[in-house]
Amino acid sequence: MTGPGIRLDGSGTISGTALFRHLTLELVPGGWTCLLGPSGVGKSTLLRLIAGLDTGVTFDGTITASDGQPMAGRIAYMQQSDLLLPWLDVHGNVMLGARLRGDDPDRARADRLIDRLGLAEHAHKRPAALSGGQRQRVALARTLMEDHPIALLDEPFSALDARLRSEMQELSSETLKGSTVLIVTHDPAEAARLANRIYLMSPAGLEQIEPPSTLAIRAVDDPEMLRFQAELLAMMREVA
Ligand SMILES: Nc1ncnc2c1ncn2[C@@H]1O[C@H](COP(=O)(O)OP(=O)(O)OP(=O)(O)O)[C@@H](O)[C@H]1O
Repeated sequence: MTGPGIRLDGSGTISGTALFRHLTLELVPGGWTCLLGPSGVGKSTLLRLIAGLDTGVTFDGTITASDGQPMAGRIAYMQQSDLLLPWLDVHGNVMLGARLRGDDPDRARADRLIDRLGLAEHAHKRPAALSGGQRQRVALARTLMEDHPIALLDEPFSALDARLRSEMQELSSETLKGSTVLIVTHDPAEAARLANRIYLMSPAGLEQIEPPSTLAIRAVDDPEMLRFQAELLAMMREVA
């Protein structure tokens, strides 16, 4: 199953002041769209608008899925802070979505994910006993558990070291195959590896940037990808 294309078209104001003027963001159906830009420009706000969550922003516009179906109930959302429940262990947090919906959680899938995210030996620990990177991987596992056609990921790998980050990118790409993914990242190397489409957000709006021509997910030593990430960093420095 391929996730739908998603189109956000409109402008946003906070207390009467423009956060972003009219812009159009189009997510690749069944692919990865990366959103980069300076801190505070409004990236998380766009993600939360698509997720249908509170933002503090008055949005004037439309958000639509290409299949014409409502998005509610079809989105897995991972926000910047991990939002783990402190009284549940890793296992309980990973299965939280099903529990909240009153469904029977798929324990075997949770075990597989916990194992593949390198958390098996921590499965019975509570969040207070985990490092920042471990907590982020629990939040990632909880998001990947959802198996929805749309995934919105707000800096999902930011607390991970380089080795883990590259492995989690690969695992996420594999697990979310066919889903429509929007990822907010500050890392040009991450966008260069994962993106089917790239937007650079600045106070002037959204600029679409052509990703490398090689197929995502790109190898960590893909020469075109490596060249591209340097170019993207230069563009990010220019808009900051
Ligand atoms: N609930 C809110 N009420 C009022 N202002 C808000 C609210 N949420 C965010 N903002 C403001 O909106 C602007 C955009 O915030 P947002 O979190 O979308 O930025 P961002 O590009 O994701 O930043 P970062 O890269 O630092 O996470 C910021 O100036 C922020 O202070």
